[in-house]
Amino acid sequence: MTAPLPSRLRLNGWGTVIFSCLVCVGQVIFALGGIVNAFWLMEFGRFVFGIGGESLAVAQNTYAVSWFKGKELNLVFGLQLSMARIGSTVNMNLMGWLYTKIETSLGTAGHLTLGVTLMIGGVTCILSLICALVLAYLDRRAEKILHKEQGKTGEVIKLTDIKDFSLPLWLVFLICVCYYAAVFPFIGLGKVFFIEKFGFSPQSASAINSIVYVISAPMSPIFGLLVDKTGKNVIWVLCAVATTLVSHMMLAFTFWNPWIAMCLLGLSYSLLACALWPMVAFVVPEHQLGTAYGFMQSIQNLGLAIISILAGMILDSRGYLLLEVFFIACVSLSLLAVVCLYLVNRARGGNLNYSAKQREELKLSHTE
Ligand SMILES: C[C@H](N)C(=O)N[C@@H](CCCCN)C(=O)O
Repeated sequence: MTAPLPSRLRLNGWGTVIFSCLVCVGQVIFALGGIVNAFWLMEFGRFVFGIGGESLAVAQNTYAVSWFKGKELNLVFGLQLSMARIGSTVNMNLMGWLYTKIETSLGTAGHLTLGVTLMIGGVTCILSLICALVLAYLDRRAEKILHKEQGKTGEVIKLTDIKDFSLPLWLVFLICVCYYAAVFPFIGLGKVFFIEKFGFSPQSASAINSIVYVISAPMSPIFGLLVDKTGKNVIWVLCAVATTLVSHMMLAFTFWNPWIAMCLLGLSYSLLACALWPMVAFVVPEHQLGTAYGFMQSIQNLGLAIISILAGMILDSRGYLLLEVFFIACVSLSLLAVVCLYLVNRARGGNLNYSAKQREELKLSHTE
């Protein structure tokens, strides 16, 4: 007997197209702001881009679960992350070169060159929009083939669903906020850290700072596959957070070659992203997935905004050692949340830490 396809969520493929359009419009406004030298316009462009981009990320997660729950879900999250990180790496390495080329051909540096560079860079947003259009088409076609009509499942999505979120889900949110607080803001300030603490040149500092993303591009799908084959998501998240803690401690308290710590951070970050984000799908009913992913991303961004401000203040007033101690505290909190998650899940007989075999049995029991 073939397993039925998962019931489709009421995420409309055309919604994804709208989010992609917002990303394109946001990027054009951002670039225009550069061309006409209006910083407020650039900020507005980023605002529009952010609305589209973050909603798109929520839709992406929800789509992945909709299509791959009970299949290669961790791998799919790993592949998504890999694509995103290939984009970040290309962006980090290509944009400076492109700017210089445009500067040479226009014969001028400054806002005009920046705006033109950003406009050309925006071509990737068009590619993203094309993918969204193809996805919307495929989604519509699948709906017809499966005879599923979106919005007619009888389940209603409400913002008040948040109050029904379970303790394990809140713990997943806490892990996410505390973990990412010690990764993204650290990378944001990393270049100066490597110049000041380790005496790196600006080029070497940029190279080492980007290694986390470079590593996660090939490693995320591999780790995703590993988590699919073994299950035990909580244990993998525990390993990832513990390794990140070790890596931050090395950076804070030793003068060992920082490439070791940064490679370790790249590996642990890749593992975490593959094992953590799919866990939401194990504790939330399908009709609440969009709300759960939306909420997770909102508080992740809120956390990142607050932590980035705090990190900057600590750096200015107390220097790098205390900044690193602050990041260590964030990862430690995340580690504590993972341990709590392990215990709560175990006490409740939850499915978060099932092995691959147990997940397969669960799937078969649902199919019968
Ligand atoms: C962009 C989003 N806020 C985020 O942090 N995403 C995670 C990975 C999410 C899993 C794949 N959709 C990241 O580490 O970039």
